[in-house]
Amino acid sequence: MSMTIVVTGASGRMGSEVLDGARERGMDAIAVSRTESTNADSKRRATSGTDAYHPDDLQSLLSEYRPDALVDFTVPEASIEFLDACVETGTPAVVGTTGFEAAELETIDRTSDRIPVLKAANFARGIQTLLALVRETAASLPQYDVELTETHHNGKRDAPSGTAKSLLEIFDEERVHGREGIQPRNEDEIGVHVRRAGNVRGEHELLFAGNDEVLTLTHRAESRHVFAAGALDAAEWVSKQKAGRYEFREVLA
Ligand SMILES: NC(=O)C1=CN([C@@H]2O[C@H](COP(=O)(O)OP(=O)(O)OC[C@H]3O[C@@H](n4cnc5c(N)ncnc54)[C@H](OP(=O)(O)O)[C@@H]3O)[C@@H](O)[C@H]2O)C=CC1
Ligand SMILES: O=C(O)C1=N[C@H](C(=O)O)C[C@H](O)C1
Repeated sequence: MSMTIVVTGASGRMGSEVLDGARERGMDAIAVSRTESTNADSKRRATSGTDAYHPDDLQSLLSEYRPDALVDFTVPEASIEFLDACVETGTPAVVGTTGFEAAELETIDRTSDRIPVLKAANFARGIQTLLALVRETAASLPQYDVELTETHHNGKRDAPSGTAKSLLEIFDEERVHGREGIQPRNEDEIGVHVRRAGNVRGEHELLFAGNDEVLTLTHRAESRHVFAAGALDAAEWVSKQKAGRYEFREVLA
């Protein structure tokens, strides 16, 4: 039997991509949006003739349709509200939203005591490999200076990106966000550089320099399809799990 998913933030760059991807997989995808979808085509096709539902109706929608999972790409405050509705209805959740504060992350952890929650800052498969390569490189070149640069489209709200934060967790060094004026580099710092321009889908680069050599590790997403495909893989996987907090790498294992 085909899966049913609910997609919040359905009018967004990611939400509309997830709706399209779900339909391509033959899933029944129900759109949730505060605004009329900007992507009329995907809304019409993905919701089998019905319009997008308003987030205020989410809990009753989840109770009525009993979807296999909810997929959320919105903003932190909305994600937290949507997770409440998932808890109330026992709906597994995939959270792609980034930019959560520490207290919100704790709330998500508590939520996962009640329902399966898979949260990932980046659903591109290559990012899992980048994380592994960065861990390995940091361990084998401990004396090298490290600088991280991320580039995204001009509509992105949070900075640094959620992916950059995941990469930074690998390092103990103090983070220095950009530099200005007289600011010589300390041995124990990692420079973090954020660029916002055009419609860049998402690029993350780690530069390691020392010993008269430079090593760079770069991941570049070339379309949002890659994120949507990973999120849908995650939805299929999480719908079969018991309550708990899960990582995207578990889906790929
Ligand atoms: N994990 C991953 O692989 C990826 C994560 N992201 C993350 O996903 C999130 C969304 O990105 P993107 O799609 O580009 O953003 P958009 O701004 O294009 O879309 C976000 C959507 O969220 C909804 N929304 C915004 N504010 C609220 C609110 N206060 N209450 C309820 N709904 C709200 C809106 O949809 P509507 O009007 O329909 O309600 C909006 O269209 C970001 O945090 C981004 O970093 C992005 C790409 C990949
Ligand atoms: O907002 C985006 O677009 C993206 N956000 C994610 C992040 O913050 O890491 C993932 C991806 O880079 C695209």
